[in-house]
Amino acid sequence: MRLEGLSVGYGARAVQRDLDLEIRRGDIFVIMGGSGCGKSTLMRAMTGLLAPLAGRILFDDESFWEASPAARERRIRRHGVMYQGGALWSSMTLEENVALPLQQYTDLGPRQVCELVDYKLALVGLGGCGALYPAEISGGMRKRAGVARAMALDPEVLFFDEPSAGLDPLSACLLDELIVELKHSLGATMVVVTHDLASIFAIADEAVFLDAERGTMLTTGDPRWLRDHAADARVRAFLRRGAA
Ligand SMILES: Nc1ncnc2c1ncn2[C@@H]1O[C@H](COP(=O)(O)OP(=O)(O)OP(=O)(O)O)[C@@H](O)[C@H]1O
Repeated sequence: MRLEGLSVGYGARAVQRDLDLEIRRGDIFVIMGGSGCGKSTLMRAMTGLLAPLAGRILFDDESFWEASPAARERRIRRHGVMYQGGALWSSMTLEENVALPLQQYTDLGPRQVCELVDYKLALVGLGGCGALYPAEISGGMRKRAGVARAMALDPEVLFFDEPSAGLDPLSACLLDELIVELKHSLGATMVVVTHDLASIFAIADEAVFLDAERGTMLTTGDPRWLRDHAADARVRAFLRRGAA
């Protein structure tokens, strides 16, 4: 996946501009930066919710936003997105939530859907919880169920918007472990928006730092390396919680 000269924003206001980077297949790539720097805005452009102001997003050398709406829709089906709160339908059980994309976008029969739903829920550690409603489970479990739904269609790319937001440190850590496990078991590419340092160091193969002040990326690299060696002091300060 590549971003080329990408600017994203709202109306005439670019929140981030001149983004150039490459995300390797099978990597966990983290979009990091302080509050309001534009992480979620960039993710909206990558997931098809917000057209860029300029530049291109390429998946397998195919320009996502220059493709026809039908081609873009086909591409979106090959992606999975886990939104901040899990974004589950509250009136449906966990198994109904995970089954929905399968019923909508595949020709699978009820029995196959059921088997796949059980498998996806087991993968995220929610085996046997399918009959529960989102309100009956913890925040961490809701996020896991959101991951199971995002994985329903066996996506090539999984996007996570602030996966650890609102979780206690232990649940956040378990979710990080799940993300890394899934990377190994599914081989999917993961793009994760977060400003949670513990998560960044636990999961990222590579990361980009978006700066709110300059409105562009300052650097990309392995965050553990950037913490000690980034040329820009703002990146080091962010990764060291303010210590220069
Ligand atoms: N729908 C919108 N319309 C106009 N401006 C918006 C909209 N959504 C976000 N913004 C603005 O765009 C900027 C970037 O917001 P964004 O949510 O992408 O940042 P973020 O890095 O994800 O922040 P956080 O870490 O706090 O979630 C902010 O100044 C925000 O006010």
